[in-house]
Amino acid sequence: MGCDQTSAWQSLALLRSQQTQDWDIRGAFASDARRLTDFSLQAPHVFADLSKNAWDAQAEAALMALARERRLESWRTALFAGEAINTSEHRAAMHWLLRMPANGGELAAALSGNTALQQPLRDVHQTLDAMLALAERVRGDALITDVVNIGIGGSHLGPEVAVNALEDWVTTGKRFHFVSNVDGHELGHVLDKVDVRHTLFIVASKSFTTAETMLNARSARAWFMAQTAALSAEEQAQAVARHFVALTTNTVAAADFGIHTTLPFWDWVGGRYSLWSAIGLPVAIAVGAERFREMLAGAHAMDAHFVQAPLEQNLPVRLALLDVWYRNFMGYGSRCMAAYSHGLRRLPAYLQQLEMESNGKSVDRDGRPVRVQTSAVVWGEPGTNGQHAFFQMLHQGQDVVPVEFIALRDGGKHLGAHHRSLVVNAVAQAQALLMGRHDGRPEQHCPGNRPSTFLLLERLDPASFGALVALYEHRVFCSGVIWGINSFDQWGVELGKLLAKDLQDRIARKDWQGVDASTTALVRQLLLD
Ligand SMILES: O=P(O)(O)OC[C@H]1O[C@H](O)[C@H](O)[C@@H](O)[C@@H]1O
Repeated sequence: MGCDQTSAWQSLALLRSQQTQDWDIRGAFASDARRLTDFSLQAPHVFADLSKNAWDAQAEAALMALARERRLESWRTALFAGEAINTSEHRAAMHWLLRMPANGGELAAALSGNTALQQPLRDVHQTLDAMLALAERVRGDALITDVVNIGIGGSHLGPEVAVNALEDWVTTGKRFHFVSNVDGHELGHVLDKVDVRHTLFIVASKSFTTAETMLNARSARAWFMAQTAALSAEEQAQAVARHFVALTTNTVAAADFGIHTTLPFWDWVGGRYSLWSAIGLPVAIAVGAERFREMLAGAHAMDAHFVQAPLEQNLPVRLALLDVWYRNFMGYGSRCMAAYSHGLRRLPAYLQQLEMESNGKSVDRDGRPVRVQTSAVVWGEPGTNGQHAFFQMLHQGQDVVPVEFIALRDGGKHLGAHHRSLVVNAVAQAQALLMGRHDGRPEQHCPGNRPSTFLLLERLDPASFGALVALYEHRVFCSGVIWGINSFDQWGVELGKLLAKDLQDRIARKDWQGVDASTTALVRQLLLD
């Protein structure tokens, strides 16, 4: 049954149709003294103020009924039981196991009966220990000054957002470079800057077949060989072994490539959920083993909250239901991420993959069309930069875009005096979206009543960052369950890869039979004539 055929969906549609034009968040505050209390929540490391959103207790109760009718709790149990809920690829989705302490931590009791998890958990810790030991060796190796991560998508965005977010916690002088694009300028500029004797290349690819990563890795290796041409073949092979590491589920392909140090992970780790696996090596090199474990612990605390808190007090669930309310009943097509934190500057890119690759789908788990809208577009820039760019449209444009603010109470170690200005701006923007402006000339008029969520972290430390990312992972899972889609595959990505390969072959054959006129002309202009 599609989500729109549930009785809760019908109730929500009715509720929405009965909401009068003048239903106003400001009015809801005025008439309900408990609004802030009822619509705010402390989850591990993350406080959420949901009160400035366009909903009320009745709407949220109906959304909770929808969650129950869609059997969200059973799906959550299936997720944490390691069932193969990624049905199109016949795989489990056990990223949460990657951050579970060896003794099960806060979820020990909940999962104690599941013996099938014991071996994977042992494997996780064996690899984690090996990964952290390698990270510590690299940290202690003064000869390595530059770490180059070659990977794309989930093998790039997670480590990059984390290394940036935890920059206050970086305790090594090494430089980190992230090469993802197949555009040779990205790799070329990095190679121009590094010294072959002092560089560690990390080839990060779950599949070890992704075209962009493989081409970048081959070019890096060719550069390495050219730079070390004076060595004997044996010495060169030893040098490659010392300076190249692979992070992959495809250890055979990594060995074929000539890489001897490989940290494995498993097919039950989705690429965009892989930050916690060996893919996190650059993060561990940056912040050290202890801090990396703190990041895992923060994520695990959020896992336990997600598993154990009743739906009404469950932050990933409440945020997901708000997403569904906005997408399907209010008709909002996007959400703006406004993290008032330089450290979180890459969070929108990370969330674009996490949310849009997970839930940008049009068929349900059984291959039937989903008859309602699924993933919203996620976009944004860090505050205060966004204020001087697109916030104009958020305040006065004709489309309503819910905004998600993130702010830190403790701003960290740099220029503390700036922090007050930063957070004052965040709060003022949320206030301005809500209250609007009603004096002045017509062009100064801001309608207000524009929704926002405010997430507050004590500070951007490894544990808080881990909890924040796990919060988003579970939120995406919940909305995927409501919509009935498989959040863990990404078949849409395949078509472009197939066609790029086909065009490469056609260029060699000069065969344009059946190719549309525009595509043919573009290939000719770009590559042939
Ligand atoms: O880690 P890899 O196997 O190289 O995959 C890298 C990325 O490319 C794929 O095409 C998917 O769209 C992503 O989900 C994945 O993270």
